[in-house]
Amino acid sequence: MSLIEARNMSVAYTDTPALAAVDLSIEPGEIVTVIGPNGSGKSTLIRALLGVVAPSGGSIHRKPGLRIGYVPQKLSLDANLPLTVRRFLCLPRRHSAAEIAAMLERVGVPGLQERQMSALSGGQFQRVLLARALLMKPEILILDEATQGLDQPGVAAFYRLIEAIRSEMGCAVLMVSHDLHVVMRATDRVVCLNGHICCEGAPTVVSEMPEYRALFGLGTGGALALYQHAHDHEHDHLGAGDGHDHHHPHHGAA
Ligand SMILES: Nc1ncnc2c1ncn2[C@@H]1O[C@H](COP(=O)(O)OP(=O)(O)OP(=O)(O)O)[C@@H](O)[C@H]1O
Repeated sequence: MSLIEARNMSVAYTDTPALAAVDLSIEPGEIVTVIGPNGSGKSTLIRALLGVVAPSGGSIHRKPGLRIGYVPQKLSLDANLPLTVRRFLCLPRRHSAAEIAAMLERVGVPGLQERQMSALSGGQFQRVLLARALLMKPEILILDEATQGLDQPGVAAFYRLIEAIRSEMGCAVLMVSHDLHVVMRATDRVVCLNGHICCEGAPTVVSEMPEYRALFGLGTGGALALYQHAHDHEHDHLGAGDGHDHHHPHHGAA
């Protein structure tokens, strides 16, 4: 049985749908990565799957009682709010000191229990958010661009950790990412989004698909063109050399 299944789902905040005709199911234990340009509906898809926004069309089913661990893109905490890591990890549910210690160790930040949340580095903060999600013993872990603000080695290490955790805990993982070149290796299935699902499949298969190349593969060999690409729904002009002569500034990765 699928953990979550969307059928012909659309989501609209205004007259123009942010997402249309989405068919997607997440199976136990698989790692699914959602990629797409800015504004392509990635966060909207996550919100719909989490049940935070209702679909305006189609349907969405979650396995009854599904335990979801959610790692947000960011979380703003007032720097003056006294809140230790230990207390943060006990929201909304209490966990034993031993459980907390073990989980902090597992996500690579041992011994931070009594540290103030406001004193953590970006990388430590992300790992504490991950620890909090994992303490829910999720059947599915959902991450929305969870590596924003981390440097390149930090991003790679974070995905290696996610992969290891999936193997240990057997949870499914659904993540939104811009870090394509890193994610490609750590994912079972890629879903390419641009208001609708343009293409999906195993990373090696998807990376050869014309729809994928039209969105991500030009000029820089993929991954780096994400932020620069126009939101173009016509995928049939590949190779014609038109429409893709806009700038592709390098995006930090080698
Ligand atoms: N609360 C909202 N009200 C109205 N429109 C919204 C709202 N949230 C998102 N949108 C619109 O829906 C579309 C999809 O947005 P969404 O945030 O899902 O895209 P995204 O792929 O996650 O973008 P990014 O990569 O920039 O995070 C965009 O056109 C956006 O402007």
